[in-house]
Amino acid sequence: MVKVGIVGGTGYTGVELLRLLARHPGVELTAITSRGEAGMAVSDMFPSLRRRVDLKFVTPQDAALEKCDAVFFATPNGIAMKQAAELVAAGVRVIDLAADFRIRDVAEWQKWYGMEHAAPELVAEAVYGLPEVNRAQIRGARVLANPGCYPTAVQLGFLPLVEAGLIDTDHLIADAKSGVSGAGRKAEVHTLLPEAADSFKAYGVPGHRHLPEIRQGLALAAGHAVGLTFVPHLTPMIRGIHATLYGRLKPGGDAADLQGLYEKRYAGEAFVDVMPAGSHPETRSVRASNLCRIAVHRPQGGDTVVVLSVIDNLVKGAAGQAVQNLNIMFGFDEETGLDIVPVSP
Ligand SMILES: NC(=O)C1=CN([C@@H]2O[C@H](COP(=O)(O)OP(=O)(O)OC[C@H]3O[C@@H](n4cnc5c(N)ncnc54)[C@H](OP(=O)(O)O)[C@@H]3O)[C@@H](O)[C@H]2O)C=CC1
Ligand SMILES: CC(=O)N[C@@H](CCC(=O)OP(=O)(O)O)C(=O)O
Repeated sequence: MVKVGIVGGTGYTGVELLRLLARHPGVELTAITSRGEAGMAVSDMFPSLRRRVDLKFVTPQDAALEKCDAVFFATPNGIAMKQAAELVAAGVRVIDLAADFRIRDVAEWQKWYGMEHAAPELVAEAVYGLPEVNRAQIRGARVLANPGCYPTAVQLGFLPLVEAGLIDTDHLIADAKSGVSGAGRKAEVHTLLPEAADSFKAYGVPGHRHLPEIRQGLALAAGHAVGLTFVPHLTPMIRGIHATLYGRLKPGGDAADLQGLYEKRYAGEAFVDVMPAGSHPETRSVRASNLCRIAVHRPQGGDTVVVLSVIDNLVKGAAGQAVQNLNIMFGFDEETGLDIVPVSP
């Protein structure tokens, strides 16, 4: 059994990790932390986990994390980077759901995240955990940077076109909408029910911290820098990301079989479902599952390609992808613990 600890167990991604790991046959949950709720039974805070998780929250100091085989950080940005080196030295493999190890260029990370990086040497060795791109490197990772929610939906949607060199990569557009759980469980005015319900807004238009992460991934796929306009929106739903992606075919690209390209690129991927031509995937169709469903369109047969990509932000966009990465790192079948039928309605 792989001994697993979770730092930050009271947040939305923390409880989602618990939900998934509670039914994972190869994992023993040994510690789950909260500074604010130490001593409380997990099932008292989350009754959904009664008779599934029989642990109490402990402080990070009392968690004996160095005795784990793997530790997930489901904490705000800037926490894992301070503790990862010590854990790695103790032989523990670190999976960070936050952004501390996602951006290779430390100066760029510091600019977007507004703090000094505490472990730049670990950024260099960390592996970006998008399995559909980096599966081989993930196997040996000691520090795993789990991708952001928007970056997962946007990269999976654009990758086949960018890798094939079919679209103009100077002017990519990603118009993405997220459910409110994407903002986490902490109390904030903009996520109160009367503020977020029955309304719809864009945010972060001048620049969102997921922009450099998406650009980095697509540039690696293209083999050169890419230009991207990324506009996130807050929608009055709880879970889900819907990304509408726009690209312009290069001259001569209109002969390409885009449906075939997507089907071939993701053939054999358990968690990417290329929908039949003409589909309009809904966030509901992936709710609570680790799936990304994608549809590719060429409206009126013109030279603009529109890709629709949907995920559950808490699962393929966070905890589910983290468990998928754990499975790869520890040699489990990739679907272990993740073979979940989406919840509908
Ligand atoms: N929500 C989402 O859809 C996604 C979130 N993420 C990322 O995952 C991470 C967690 O997100 P989410 O679950 O939404 O966040 P929440 O705000 O809901 O939860 C944060 C958790 O971290 C703990 N925590 C906070 N500060 C510290 C600290 N200094 N040391 C140890 N523990 C701490 C909190 O518990 P306590 O204060 O009691 O210790 C709490 O359990 C974030 O980095 C987020 O950006 C990534 C992809 C998607
Ligand atoms: C709706 C909402 O607020 N979403 C968050 C992004 C989700 C997240 O937690 O970001 P990481 O993937 O980088 O960890 C935001 O825009 O800040």
